[in-house]
Amino acid sequence: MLEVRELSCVRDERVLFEDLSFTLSSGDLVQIEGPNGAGKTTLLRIIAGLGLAESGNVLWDGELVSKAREEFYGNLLFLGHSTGVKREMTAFENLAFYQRMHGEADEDSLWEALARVGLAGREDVPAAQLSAGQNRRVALARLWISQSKLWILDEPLTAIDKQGVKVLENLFQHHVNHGGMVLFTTHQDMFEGNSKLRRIRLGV
Ligand SMILES: Nc1ncnc2c1ncn2[C@@H]1O[C@H](COP(=O)(O)OP(=O)(O)OP(=O)(O)O)[C@@H](O)[C@H]1O
Repeated sequence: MLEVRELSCVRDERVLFEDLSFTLSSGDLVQIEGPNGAGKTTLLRIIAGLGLAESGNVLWDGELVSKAREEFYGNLLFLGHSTGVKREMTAFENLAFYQRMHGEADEDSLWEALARVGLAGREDVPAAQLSAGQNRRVALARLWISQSKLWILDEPLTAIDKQGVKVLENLFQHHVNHGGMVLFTTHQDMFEGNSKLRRIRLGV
């Protein structure tokens, strides 16, 4: 379980959020929403340990994340604005590189993941020669091979077309149905009318 406890954050002398508390348990699908500059990215980065809050804590299974780093990072897939896709490497090499760092090598799963994100036939193209949306798809392919329970995804739909959004909705749903948790931001419509989605609004 992820527990955000009384987090407060100030940037540029502006309070982005104060005493913010919420939890994510297995099966939870949570969207952080709010206007540009509300603090969504800042919040996700703090939770992932990439930024500092003025006060408050983030806990994983009851332990401070700062003290349970191995358990937390072993269960976390974080995808931010900057995806870490290497331009000089092909789509396949990028995903293989990610897999080598995070788990057992399994080539078949890489081909399958790239096909799932619509990159079949483009696997051997260097990322530099792929479109913005295809580059984002290379990064998103990680979700198909991920063994992490908690997905924290900042604007995963950037540059993704309507068909891709549907595919991701199904994937998120599948992940939470199998005990995972997804915490994400998006400015696009996603999970419209889906009662499973919980929204937390910043900047109100
Ligand atoms: N490192 C930083 N130093 C100073 N100010 C920062 C820093 N990072 C973010 N900010 C400020 O914090 C505010 C929130 O930024 P953030 O990127 O979290 O917003 P957001 O809700 O994700 O916005 P968007 O919808 O545009 O992506 C902005 O006003 C931004 O200028």
